Amino acid sequence: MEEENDNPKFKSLKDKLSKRTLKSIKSMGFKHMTAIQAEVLPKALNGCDVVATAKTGSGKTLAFLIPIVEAVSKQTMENQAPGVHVVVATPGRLFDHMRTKEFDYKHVNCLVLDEADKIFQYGFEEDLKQIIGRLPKKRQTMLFSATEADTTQALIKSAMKEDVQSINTSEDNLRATVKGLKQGCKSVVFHYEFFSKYCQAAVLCIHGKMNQADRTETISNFYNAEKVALFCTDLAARGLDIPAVDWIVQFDPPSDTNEYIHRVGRTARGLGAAGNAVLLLRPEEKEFVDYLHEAKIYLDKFESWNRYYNLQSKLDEAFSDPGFHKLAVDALEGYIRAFEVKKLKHVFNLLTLDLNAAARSFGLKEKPDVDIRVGFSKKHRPRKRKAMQEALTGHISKQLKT
Ligand SMILES: Nc1ncnc2c1ncn2[C@@H]1O[C@H](COP(=O)(O)OP(=O)(O)OP(=O)(O)O)[C@@H](O)[C@H]1O
Repeated sequence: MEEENDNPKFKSLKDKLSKRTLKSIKSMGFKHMTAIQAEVLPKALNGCDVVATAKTGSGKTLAFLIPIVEAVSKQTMENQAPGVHVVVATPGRLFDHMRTKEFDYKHVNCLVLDEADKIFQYGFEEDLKQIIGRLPKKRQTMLFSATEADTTQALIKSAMKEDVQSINTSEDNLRATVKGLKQGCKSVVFHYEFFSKYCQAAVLCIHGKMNQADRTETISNFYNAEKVALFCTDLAARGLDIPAVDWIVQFDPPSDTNEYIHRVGRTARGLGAAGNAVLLLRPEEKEFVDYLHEAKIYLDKFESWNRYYNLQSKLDEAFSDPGFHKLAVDALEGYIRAFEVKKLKHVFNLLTLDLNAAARSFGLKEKPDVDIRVGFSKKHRPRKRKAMQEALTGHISKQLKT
C-alpha cells in the first residue's frame, strides 16, 4: 500500500473497537489504517451499508473483516450463538447451501460482497438475486471491488439501504495502481515447460485444468519458496495475497484495463511494498498503453534490454523433442485463440498478426504447417461477427499456405 504514516491510527477507533481486536491488529504489525480502511471502518462499525472501491492491495479485506469480527464477538458475548458465524463462499455455492434444509440463514445480519464487479462477469447475478431475496431484510450489506462497473449499480439498488455510504479511494488518487509498482513493456518469450525442463529453473505453474488439491499445493509451494517463478493463467489474477512477489510479467495481454489492474495487483502488496510489472505487447498493440494511461496507469518504456540470456542452445535441445515441438504449436494456437476474448478488438487485432513472428516468439523457426483453427468460438460468435470471423480465418489460413 502506498499510504504511509499520515493516515489515522487504528487506535483512533478505540471507542468502536474492542481491546481484543485492537490487540490482534497490533500483533499483525499494523499501526496506521490504509486510506480505504480509514474511510470504511468508522461507517461500517456504525452499522452503515457501504459501497467501497479501492485499488488492489489497498487493504479492503480488513476493512470488512474488522466490522464482522466485532459484530460476531459482541454477539457471542451477549448470547452463545450456536453454529457457524462466518461463511465465505461464491454466490453459486452459497445458494446451493441455502436450498438445503440444514442451512439456517434466518439470523444472518451482515452480507459482504467482495470482488463485486466479477459477480456479473462470471454470471452469478441470478444466484445473487435469489440469495438477497431470501436473506433477512434487517442486515448490514457491504460491497467491495477494485474496479468500478456500471452493472454493480443495479446490485446496490436491490441489496442496500437507501442511505448507503459510497467510498472510492482510487478516484482521488492520480494513479490506479499502487505507487510501489514499476511497469514497462517489451516483447519477450516465456514458456513454462521450456524453463522447467530445459533450463532446470525453479518454476511452478497453475491453471484451470488442475484439480483443487494440486492448485492449493502449488500456491502453498509458491508462498513458501524463496525464489521461484509461477506461470499462470488468469486463475491467479485476483484474490491471491502472497507477500514478496517481485515481478508480474504479462505475456498474453489482459482483455482490458480492469484485468490489467487485477493482475499487477498481485505485487507491491502491503505498506510501503514495492514490485515490478512488465507487459509484453506487439508493436501493433501499443495503443493499449493509451487506454492504460486513460485509466491512470502510467508505464515506463524499456528501450533496451541488455541483460538477455542467450537461450538458443537450450531451445535447440528442447526442439529436438517432437513432443516439445507440439507443445510450442499448441501454445501458439492458444495465443491466437486468446484474441477471441479480448474486449479491445481493434487494439488486439488478429488481422495485424504476423504469424511467422508469433511462431518465432514460441521458439518455432517459422509458422507451423498445421491447421490452426482460428476465428471466434461458438460462445463468442454473435451473427454480426460472422463476416469478421471469416476475414480473420481467411487471413490466417492464407498466411499458413504461403
Ligand atoms: N493497515 C495496514 N497496514 C499494513 N499492511 C496492511 C494493512 N492492512 C492490510 N495490509 C496488508 O496489505 C496487503 C493487501 O491487503 P488486502 O489483501 O486486504 O488488499 P485488497 O485491497 O483486498 O486487494 P485485492 O483487491 O487485490 O484483493 C495484505 O498483505 C495485508 O495484510
